[in-house]
Amino acid sequence: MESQAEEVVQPDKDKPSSVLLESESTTNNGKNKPTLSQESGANKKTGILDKAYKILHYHVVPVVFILFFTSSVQILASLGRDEPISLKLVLPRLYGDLHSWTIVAVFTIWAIFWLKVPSSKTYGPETFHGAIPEYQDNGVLFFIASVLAFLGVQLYYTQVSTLLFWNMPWLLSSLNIVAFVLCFFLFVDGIMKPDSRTDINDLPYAFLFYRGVNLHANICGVDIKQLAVSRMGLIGWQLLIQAFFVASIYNYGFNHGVAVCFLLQVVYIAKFYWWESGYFWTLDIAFDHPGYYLCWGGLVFVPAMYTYPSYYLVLHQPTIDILMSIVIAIIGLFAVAMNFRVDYEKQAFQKNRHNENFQLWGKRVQYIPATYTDSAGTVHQSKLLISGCWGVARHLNYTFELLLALSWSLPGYQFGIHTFLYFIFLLILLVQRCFRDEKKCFEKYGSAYKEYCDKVPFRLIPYVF
Ligand SMILES: NC(=O)C1=CN([C@@H]2O[C@H](COP(=O)(O)OP(=O)(O)OC[C@H]3O[C@@H](n4cnc5c(N)ncnc54)[C@H](OP(=O)(O)O)[C@@H]3O)[C@@H](O)[C@H]2O)C=CC1
Ligand SMILES: CC(C)CCC[C@@H](C)[C@H]1CC[C@H]2C3=CC=C4C[C@@H](O)CC[C@]4(C)[C@H]3CC[C@]12C
Repeated sequence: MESQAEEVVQPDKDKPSSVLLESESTTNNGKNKPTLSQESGANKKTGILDKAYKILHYHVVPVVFILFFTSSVQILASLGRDEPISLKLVLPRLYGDLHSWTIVAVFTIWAIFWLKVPSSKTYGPETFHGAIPEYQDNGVLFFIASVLAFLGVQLYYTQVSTLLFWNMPWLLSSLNIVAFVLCFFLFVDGIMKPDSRTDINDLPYAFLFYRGVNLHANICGVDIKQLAVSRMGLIGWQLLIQAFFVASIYNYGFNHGVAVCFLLQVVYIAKFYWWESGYFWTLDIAFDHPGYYLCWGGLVFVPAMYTYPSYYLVLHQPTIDILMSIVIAIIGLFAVAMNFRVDYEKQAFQKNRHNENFQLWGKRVQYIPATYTDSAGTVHQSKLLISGCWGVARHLNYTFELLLALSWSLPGYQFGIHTFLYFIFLLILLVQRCFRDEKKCFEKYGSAYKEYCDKVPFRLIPYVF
């Protein structure tokens, strides 16, 4: 993928240099990174409210989130098969078992193998230290190989799908242990060898553990964010729903509602691998650090929460009628195509940024010229697209992402909230992400982003929000 940084222009002394993002600033040799106490002055939030916000943000939220989400995965595993939620049941499972450790070991080796085999490379945006992160660009091959290999296992060893389903609590425990070991290693390694010591000095350990210390980390040449999220997380999601689909057939035969739920997710995950190189330019990889949020999230939360609609349907047969299933499938396929389209329009526009005749929706593109200043003081010129999907709403890709998740939740509507839990989580995540992304863009582009918000006033749904 091409660099999204636009032309470099001479620093303009009269223009306020706007960009030092909160998340980026941690990699900035500490030159511009505000400490906790400096931040309060910079944010002009003084007094008790400011203190309370910081205590909440840096001390309370990380601890509460770690406790809440870590326990939530075992709760989900029990809930999905109508088991009582009791410590007596959960505690003996917390170390995993022979099956779960074997599965996790094979799965980890498989994912690492695909990150080590010779392949073309793709790159992420340059860091504040001037490094360009490199990623393995064999996502599509990895996806196809994983799906086929697991299909082979399912055909040869027919019990594997039901075994995976019944082993879920132990499997999640083993993944949980691997994820915590990894997070501790990254945390200690980061504290001992930080990108910049001043970046971490004022930050509480709980916050650093939750967020991660250094922006990019690799172990023996394996990029940890690519491994945890884009490889183990996403392929774990795919293989588990593949197992749950087959387990549901063993349980009550083929059901079109379950098939629609499964197929829509497969299309979505395949689409992700088709676009994987674009993922290295997103908030997660370019700005977020490998810590509990991303690593534990990718390794444990994705296999637990993202697969939950399919997990739940293994023991609960939907009775949705075939016409409804077809309508849901059509809406879901439309949503995934549109989600891809929105991301594609931005990517295509960025690639054609020097082409004034570039068209979207049959018209020459319109844009707002924007500039931003990097930490070295260099001013870059950029463009904010206001044509096509990016002129309809500021995060239309999220809207279709949500419509898609709603579609694959609908076949289980008769069971109440269960198959909608992922959709509810995603709704909260994406609404929060709208605000987070916009904060980042305001800091980066200043008045140009304000103009964009004026021209495109809605975030997700025109005239609603
Ligand atoms: N299932 C899940 O859990 C989740 C899925 N997703 C999906 O991942 C994909 C990527 O999402 P995400 O990374 O969050 O965000 P986006 O793909 O929406 O990218 C946001 C960035 O795009 C740039 N940008 C914003 N507006 C414009 C514009 N008008 N013109 C040009 N550039 C603009 C800005 O970055 P810049 O600095 O480059 O200008 C901004 O920070 C989406 O399909 C989303 O639905 C996302 C989150 C969770
Ligand atoms: C507190 C934690 C439990 C929260 C963990 C959150 C992470 C697991 C997820 C946060 C953002 C998610 C993703 C972003 C964008 C994506 C692109 C999409 O096409 C596929 C899914 C995903 C990779 C997705 C994966 C989970 C997160 C990293």
